[in-house]
Amino acid sequence: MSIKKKGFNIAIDGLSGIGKSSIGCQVAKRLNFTFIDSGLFYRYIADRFYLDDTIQLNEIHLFKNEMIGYVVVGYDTTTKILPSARVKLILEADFETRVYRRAKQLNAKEFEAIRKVFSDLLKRDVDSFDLVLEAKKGATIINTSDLSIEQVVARILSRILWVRFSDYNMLHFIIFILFVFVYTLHTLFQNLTSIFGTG
Ligand SMILES: Nc1ncnc2c1ncn2[C@@H]1O[C@H](COP(=O)(O)OP(=O)(O)OP(=O)(O)O)[C@@H](O)[C@H]1O
Ligand SMILES: Nc1ccn([C@@H]2O[C@H](COP(=O)(O)O)[C@@H](O)[C@H]2O)c(=O)n1
Repeated sequence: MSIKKKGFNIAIDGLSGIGKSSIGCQVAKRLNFTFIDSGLFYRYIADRFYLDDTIQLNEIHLFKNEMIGYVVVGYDTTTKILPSARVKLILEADFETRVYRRAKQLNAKEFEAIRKVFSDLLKRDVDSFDLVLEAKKGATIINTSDLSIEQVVARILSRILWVRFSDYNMLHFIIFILFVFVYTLHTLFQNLTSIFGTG
């Protein structure tokens, strides 16, 4: 069963340093999907232009163009960039866990370096807190505080399988109901014909 052929996209959102890129990338690899880190576009654009509404809208338009088989990570992915994603996920973890992971990622060991990681994350949380809060309303939340990257990936893959399984069974259910409906009509028609038969 190919998930890709059936038009299936995955959107992953969450606060800074939560693991969107590392986890999204692994999930895409496992499914043989295309991985897009929307943050990369923003960083690239922000380096060159003033990030105004026009640029954001163009980018969003680009993402909405009939995408199939994508894992897109970043802010607003579940709400604005890929609102039609079949699987929408929000990753979350304790603030201390994120500071620890980011410090490890940046190899920050000195007090000053860790303080900077702390204050950067705090600032970015303040900037994006409302967006992520809004996104949480329509997505599946996975708390990763006590999970390794592999465990989070496994959890996401099983969620995807479950959604795929439900879609598949829903289709069969609808076909079954249609079949029962047609069969009942057919039987009713036969009974009526035998009662009020032409002979
Ligand atoms: N469940 C986890 N367990 C341990 N480490 C993790 C876990 N998830 C992510 N990490 C580590 O946390 C660090 C930050 O992850 P990552 O860069 O993927 O976050 P992000 O959400 O994409 O960040 P940003 O929003 O700033 O782009 C990385 O070093 C990653 O390996
Ligand atoms: N979908 C997105 C992604 C990013 N941004 C903004 O770009 C900054 C860098 O993003 P990272 O995910 O690489 O940290 C981020 O702070 C956002 O301001 C965005 O608006 N929408």
